[in-house]
Amino acid sequence: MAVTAGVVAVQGDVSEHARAIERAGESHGLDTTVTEIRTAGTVPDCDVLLLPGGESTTISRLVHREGIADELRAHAAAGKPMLATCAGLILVSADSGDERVETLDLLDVTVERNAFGRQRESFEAPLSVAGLDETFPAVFIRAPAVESVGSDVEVLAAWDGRPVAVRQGPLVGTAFHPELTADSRIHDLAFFDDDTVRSTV
Ligand SMILES: NC(=O)CC[C@H](N)C(=O)O
Repeated sequence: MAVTAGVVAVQGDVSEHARAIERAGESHGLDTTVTEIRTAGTVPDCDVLLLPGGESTTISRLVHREGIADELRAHAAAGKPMLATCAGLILVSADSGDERVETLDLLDVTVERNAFGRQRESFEAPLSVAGLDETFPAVFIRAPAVESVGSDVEVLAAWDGRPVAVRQGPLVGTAFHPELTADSRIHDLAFFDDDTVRSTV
């Protein structure tokens, strides 16, 4: 089966995510093509979507300016899988506590940007994640924390008592960067199931 995965690439380096998606797809015997999204028109062709980390104020400004924001909303409304990491999680949240980030309100959580404190702005932690047998090596880089979750949101992992991986229907959000190790289990968990694209409808 052929799968088209889109990685929103308006800012930052997205190649690690592309490799992780390809690895996860291969483990299911799927022929996955990754396409980088910088302008409107590509998202409707994508079976799964990834919103990467970066600078959420910049990504927010660009996805709205380029007309990608509405396409992301339509993808989510169609029940297609989406993984939003770090700044991506901030973007899909209901509220980031920062008026410079126009959130998409796809995930019923509020977040706090840069929540883990200056002395620990970047760190790696062995994270227990619901659905994974062994801990995941989670890399946090000036990471947000989830402050509150709505009743439809499942907390998949927490660190320091705060949710750092959540799921709501087709959407998985992580405060950490799952693409920075060779471990593609988070991409796998978000996108694939039973050797096909995860279905939530
Ligand atoms: N690694 C990241 O994506 C950091 C997110 C960044 N601190 C922000 O608030 O946008």
